Amino acid sequence: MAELTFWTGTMDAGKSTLALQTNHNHAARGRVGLIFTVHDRSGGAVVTSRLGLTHDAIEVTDDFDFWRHIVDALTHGGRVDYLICDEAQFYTPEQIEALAKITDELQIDVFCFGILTDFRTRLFPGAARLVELADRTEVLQVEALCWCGKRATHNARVEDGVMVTEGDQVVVGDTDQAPSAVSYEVLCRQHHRRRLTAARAKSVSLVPEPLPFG
Ligand SMILES: Nc1ncnc2c1ncn2[C@@H]1O[C@H](COP(=O)(O)OP(=O)(O)O)[C@@H](O)[C@H]1O
Ligand SMILES: Cc1cn([C@H]2C[C@H](O)[C@@H](COP(=O)(O)O)O2)c(=O)[nH]c1=O
Repeated sequence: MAELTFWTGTMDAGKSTLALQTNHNHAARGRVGLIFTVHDRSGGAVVTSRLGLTHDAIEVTDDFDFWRHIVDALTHGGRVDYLICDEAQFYTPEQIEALAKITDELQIDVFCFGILTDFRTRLFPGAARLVELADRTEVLQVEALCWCGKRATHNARVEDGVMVTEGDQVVVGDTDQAPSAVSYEVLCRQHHRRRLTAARAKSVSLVPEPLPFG
């Protein structure tokens, strides 16, 4: 029986790496797969892992029709055994429903990879639909860490050095330290709640203790 699986974790947890490893392992056994993504950090139709692996992909625009694409491929004599779907949080709920239909009706394994919640700690619509429909939702075992050392569970958006909790849900960006207007940082829940990023924690710890009078 084919399965719809959702692999999730914070940003920088290794999802794209796992997506490319999954593709490699299945392709190495002679299975034929298609790779999809949208809004990759590279700006192109490519799945990119921070470990350096990359693979061309089919871009999933909002009006992309998964069912039609796969049925067209099959009716033109193509073979499709599995789909790799990266950045699946950005897919529309209708696209996730089409992936479930492809799993059930065409017996094609669908492996989805994506973050669960946005910078406001709210579920992405695509991720919510995946949790509702997937045969399995798996959290990546590799732990991304908050600056305090605890497991990072939340994604913070940082604009010009300041953590923000308002703005558009979708803003493509990275977790690296390179200076850019918008970046992301993974935090534990407590430090996300307190808006205590690594930079802010450092600056607070550098403030001398107040003297115990007046
Ligand atoms: N220089 C490095 N050496 C070893 N591992 C690294 C290095 N850079 C990144 N990684 C690993 O890659 C992970 C990020 O992988 P990636 O697939 O890009 O994440 P995601 O798709 O979840 O955002 C990091 O959590 C870390 O484990
Ligand atoms: C939290 C959050 C993230 N994004 C964007 C930023 C990145 O481009 C992707 C996540 O990529 P990754 O491979 O998991 O690192 O999502 C966003 O648009 N909005 C958000 O709230």
